[in-house]
Amino acid sequence: MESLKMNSIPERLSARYKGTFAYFTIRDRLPVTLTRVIDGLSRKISKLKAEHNEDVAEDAIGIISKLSKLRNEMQTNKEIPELNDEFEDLPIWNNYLRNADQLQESERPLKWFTASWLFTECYMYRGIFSAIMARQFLKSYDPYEEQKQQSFRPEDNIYPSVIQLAMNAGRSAEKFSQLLQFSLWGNMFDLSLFGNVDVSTKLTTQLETIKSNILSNDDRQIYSSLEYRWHNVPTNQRRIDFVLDNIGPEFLFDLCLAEYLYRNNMANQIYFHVKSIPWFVSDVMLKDFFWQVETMKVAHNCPVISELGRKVHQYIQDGVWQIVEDSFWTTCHDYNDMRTIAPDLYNSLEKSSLVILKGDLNYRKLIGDRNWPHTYPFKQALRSFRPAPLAALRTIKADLVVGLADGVSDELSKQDSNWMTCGKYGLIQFCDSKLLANSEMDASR
Ligand SMILES: O=P(O)(O)OC[C@@]1(O)O[C@H](CO)[C@@H](O)[C@@H]1O
Ligand SMILES: [Mn+2]
Repeated sequence: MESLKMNSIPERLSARYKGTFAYFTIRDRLPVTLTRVIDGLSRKISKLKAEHNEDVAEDAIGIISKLSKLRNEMQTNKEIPELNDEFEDLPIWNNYLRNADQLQESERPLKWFTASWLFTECYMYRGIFSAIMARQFLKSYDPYEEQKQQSFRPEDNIYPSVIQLAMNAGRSAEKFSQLLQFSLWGNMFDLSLFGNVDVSTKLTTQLETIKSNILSNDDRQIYSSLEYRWHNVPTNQRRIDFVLDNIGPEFLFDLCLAEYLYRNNMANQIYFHVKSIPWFVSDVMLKDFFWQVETMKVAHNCPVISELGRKVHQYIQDGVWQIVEDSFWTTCHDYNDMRTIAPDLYNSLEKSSLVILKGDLNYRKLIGDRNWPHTYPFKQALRSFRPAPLAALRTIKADLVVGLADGVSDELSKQDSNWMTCGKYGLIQFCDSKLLANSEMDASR
């Protein structure tokens, strides 16, 4: 990985480079995602026809036709067309398609195997939504809802010990770090990873065994930043924001981290940012947030899950925990663009003591989905996105990363060429400084 000349910005990942995860995603993974959505609709048609719901079945047939066209255009590297629907973010998408500046896209017109991966992958999910929302009867259909709801099983006994930790532990760097780690690994949480453990000691032992897979761990800096605010900032100014990722185990462990912070007065207000449309299959929408909390509340065979569900419900009712939607999170823009594309959102985040961004796609957008040297400093890769202290909790699932110590990336590449896409490694990275001084910010453009 060559070092970066001062102020030069590396280009964005793209499927134009064979052998990259972007290429594999556009060639293989996204067509499979489209096919799964089409198959789900085909099963729906059979059911609708059996129920003599011909009109609704017609809607599903219409969506299938559009998605089949989308899949064919992707697989034959066609020019990506402007969108045509009534959703609020339409101008943002079509402006991007018409005017993507040279810094974002290196050639025009935008095509599936040459445009930036961030744009093409986000466009596919937005294109699926566009085909659905255009219909009369199925406009609110969420093609991933069944999968999302199957990912949360209250009976999985991994949850009680983490919830008890969240509901009982006092303010301590160690307990905070454990809850950060559960929130991190929830991003690639695999129950087979922890098996059917039923005691917290074994669980925290498990955390210890995989802690070395956290390749960059700023947990102590994050805790110190919160401690500083605890001693120096009035209680009513301790807002913490979660930019959520996936429903299921990840979301539950995010709620555990939030409960720990709130109960220990390290936050007096918590904001949860959810997606406005069905996104990257498992991302949490407002309806999914309520579904999982309601499901937790009635998990009577697991009292602690039910207790946490009732607490979260009450916090939302009292307004001390808020769920916010903004369509910026489901555009193709990276976070360096937020100040210009969604200034109100940026201004809101500026009021936060800590913005916790979960998962791989959020990380990609934080660093512009660019091919930075792996040792490039995290805070520099953020460029002008610094509304507040930021923490990224990400299991590495795409072939880009920053902020690693010298030699780490080379060593891991020797061990396993797929180390960046296997989901085994994670990052807890932190940037405390708010907005750069103008001069520095200009330099980072
Ligand atoms: O954001 P998440 O849920 O952690 O992961 C999003 C993801 O599944 O989609 C992209 C590849 O298709 C990658 O960013 C990553 O693998
Ligand atoms: Mn996701």
